[in-house]
Amino acid sequence: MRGIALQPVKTAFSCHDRFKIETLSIQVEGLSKTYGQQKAVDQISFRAVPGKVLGFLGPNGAGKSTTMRMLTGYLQPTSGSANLGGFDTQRQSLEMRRILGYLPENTPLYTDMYVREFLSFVADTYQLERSAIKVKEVIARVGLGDEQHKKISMLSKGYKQRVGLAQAIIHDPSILILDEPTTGLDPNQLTDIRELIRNLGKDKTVILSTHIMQEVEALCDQVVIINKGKIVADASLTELKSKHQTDSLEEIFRGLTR
Ligand SMILES: Nc1ncnc2c1ncn2[C@@H]1O[C@H](COP(=O)(O)OP(=O)(O)OP(=O)(O)O)[C@@H](O)[C@H]1O
Repeated sequence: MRGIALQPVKTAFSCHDRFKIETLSIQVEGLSKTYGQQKAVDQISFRAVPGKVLGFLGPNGAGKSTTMRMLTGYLQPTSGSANLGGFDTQRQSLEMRRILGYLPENTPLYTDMYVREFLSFVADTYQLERSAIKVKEVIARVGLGDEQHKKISMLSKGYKQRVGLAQAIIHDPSILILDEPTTGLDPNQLTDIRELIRNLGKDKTVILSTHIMQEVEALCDQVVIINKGKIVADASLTELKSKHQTDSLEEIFRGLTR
């Protein structure tokens, strides 16, 4: 049984594309989270579709991580709903987690485990077939070959981030939610990981949060900007620049979030 009904897609796509969009998109409807008196996330609605990377931006404290935690089923919304790939995040979180990869902010990792051991453990929790091969593949994909026999606690910040990414994609999820995925990476690592995310975004639905506007330019097709819990922009990068008559995303961001 699937969860809440998805709204019809109004664009001219083939039946196959339409099916893919309907089944693999993220749909957020009036989502809110209140902590005490504070509305951390206030009635937000947006949609993310496969084959496009959505940049989820906002100043510190705007509500990005809170939103991502609600989308991934780790936090109960105060009101509203979210549907990931046809699964309601509150009522069908177990089914949803099979198709979802999540990299939380400050990735919590089992730091006493070795890299390969940890990824084998994650593969086992998803009951993956050919898990040893999947572990080997994901290690190569995120560039952890030289670090795979180290304890996670011994890794540099950037390599820990790679382990976080590896655990998010090992089960080949169709939806990826990445909370500041490139934090702590050096310029070389940045290039590699952005390339990886760009490739993942070709057929998956990807939402990523970042404070780096260059990253948005390099990776994102769609941009949602949140400020004090409310959405203040939801458009393609091109539309946003044209509407605000500037090529500077930083300028647009500052104008909308001051
Ligand atoms: N568990 C909590 N209890 C009370 N307030 C919280 C809790 N978690 C978050 N908040 C508050 O909700 C607001 C949104 O926080 P959130 O972490 O979602 O912001 P963010 O956009 O991810 O910020 P940053 O860019 O700094 O990571 C902040 O004011 C924060 O202090």
